[in-house]
Amino acid sequence: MCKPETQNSKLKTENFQLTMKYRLSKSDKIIRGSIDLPSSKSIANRALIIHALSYSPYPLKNLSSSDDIDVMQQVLTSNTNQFDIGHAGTAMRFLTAFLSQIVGQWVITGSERMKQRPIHVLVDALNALGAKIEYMEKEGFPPLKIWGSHLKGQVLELDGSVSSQYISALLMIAPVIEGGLTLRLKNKVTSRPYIELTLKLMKQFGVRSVWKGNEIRVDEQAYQAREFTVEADWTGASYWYQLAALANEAEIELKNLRLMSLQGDCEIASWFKAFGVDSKATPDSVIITKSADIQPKHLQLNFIENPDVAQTMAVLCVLKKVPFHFTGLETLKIKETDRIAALQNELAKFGADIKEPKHGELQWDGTFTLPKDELPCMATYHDHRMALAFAPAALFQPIEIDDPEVVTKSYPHYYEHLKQVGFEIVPA
Ligand SMILES: O=C(O)C1=C[C@@H](OP(=O)(O)O)[C@@H](O)[C@H](O)C1
Ligand SMILES: C=C(OP(=O)(O)O)C(=O)O
Repeated sequence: MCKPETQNSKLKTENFQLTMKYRLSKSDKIIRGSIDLPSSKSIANRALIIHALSYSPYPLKNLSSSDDIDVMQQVLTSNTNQFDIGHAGTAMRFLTAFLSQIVGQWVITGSERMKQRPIHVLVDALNALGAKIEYMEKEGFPPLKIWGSHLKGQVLELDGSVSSQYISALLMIAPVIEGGLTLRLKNKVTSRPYIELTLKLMKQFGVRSVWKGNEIRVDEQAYQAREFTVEADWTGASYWYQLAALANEAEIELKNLRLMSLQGDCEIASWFKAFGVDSKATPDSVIITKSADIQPKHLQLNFIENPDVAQTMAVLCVLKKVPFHFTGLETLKIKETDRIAALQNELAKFGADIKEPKHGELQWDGTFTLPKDELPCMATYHDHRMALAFAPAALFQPIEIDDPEVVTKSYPHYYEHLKQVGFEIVPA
């Protein structure tokens, strides 16, 4: 196992039970291929909840077999009342709300990291609606004991700055609780496109909502069951955009991806134009090509709406030597790992000293001031996006990835796809 670098002491104390690593390399910088991307876990997990709330007899199509989608399906088809959702944040939050409106006693827990990811904003809201939820270990965090019951809607004030998943979780159950629900969002709302995604999907299943200013209103109403196909994952696509930007030549077909997507991360198609990557829609895919050898002199990006692609862009910038100032990263510390510290630690292995000038910001001046590792071994901190975002670095030099199978959380076939376009990947 490779040890996480020691720049940030918060991560030093974690216990990494890493079992294996992969060595990745590539003999040229040319990428051509057709990639069968996994389906969006955000869409799949919403569709599964809505499907259950509408007692739908119709199939949900193109559900990929990633851990976070699997666990949601297992819980929704289980005949026990105790659930372990592992590392899946959306499943934890969506199921807490879902179970609160089903009469019965439920226990929901997750991985050690899940027990450090806050949930009190959602629990307070559900308790105010008539559920009874208790913390079984630490106040404010999973595991939870839930006494589900008939919930009664009201006007709820909710902090929107911690996680949009609490808001999406409440919105999805809103039409089936007595009197519907009004949410008044306080503070700066994070990950807004994911809330919009929730409302758009609810609409596709027949539920109307109104979002005006900081208030979202959903009346009591019935979902309309229907057949539904999940589109490919734009966050998963970001690693292919990153690869195209890093390559000398690239032409990659990303199957089942839609340029006009429900997912907020489709925004990256415009970001990558500055790196010479063009996107073209076909009826059932997006084809990306490296059309020019260009890159920005400096990159300024705000990730408040797209937190999951922060790692993609940070690794890309360091490899392309593009100085950057990233803002809107406040929520990264409570994701699968503290992604701010993890990025600082791992990018230091390439010689880049990434600063955190303020809470929620990362900055790099484009110079390499730290000693470089000859064969950098990337620690992944139980975070799929660390492995997914660092693997493309193998286009520049051989690298190792620790605990590489973390990618199964959202993208189980990632290494097979990399091999398909010519990466050499061997156990190290
Ligand atoms: O609702 C969703 O599907 C998600 C919302 C975002 O979380 P936050 O709202 O906590 O930022 C995102 O990071 C996560 O991967 C998926
Ligand atoms: C933050 C993420 O997931 P979740 O919150 O669902 O665990 C992610 O996939 O980057």
